[in-house]
Amino acid sequence: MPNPQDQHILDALYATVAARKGADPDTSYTAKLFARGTAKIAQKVGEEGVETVIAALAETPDKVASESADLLYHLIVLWADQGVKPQDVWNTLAERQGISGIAEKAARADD
Ligand SMILES: N=c1c2ncn([C@@H]3O[C@H](COP(=O)(O)OP(=O)(O)OP(=O)(O)O)[C@@H](O)[C@H]3O)c2ncn1[C@@H]1O[C@H](COP(=O)(O)O)[C@@H](O)[C@H]1O
Repeated sequence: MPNPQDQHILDALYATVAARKGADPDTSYTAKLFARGTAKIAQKVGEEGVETVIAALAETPDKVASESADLLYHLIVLWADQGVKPQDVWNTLAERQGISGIAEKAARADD
């Protein structure tokens, strides 16, 4: 079990999730999702995204936090399903650091 102080919690969660590939779907929710396939995993990401939006519009900040945790967990299952490593995402975010979203959009030729 990684020490949360040595590793970002999302990296630790990814390691746990990836290790569930091929595990028993009767004892692991993650293994059950992998067994149900990409379409089901992607659907869950969409559902949890919508639930996060609903929490923001009609519920409490605590509920937004809890729905966000569900969303991040299901997104990480989707990364593992797709062979995307957390570091790939961190690298993309790091490359964008310091670049305004408005300036980036203005620089896009086809938008
Ligand atoms: N972070 C999570 C996590 N967040 C949410 N969930 C589960 O996600 C499910 C979402 O519930 P829903 O009602 O939306 O889903 P559902 O009814 O089962 O699915 P459908 O009806 O949509 O098919 C619940 O069963 C939650 O327990 C999670 N399940 C697991 N984890 C992490 O993954 C680790 C491994 O879990 P297992 O694979 O179950 O061992 C755990 O130790 C946790 O760290």
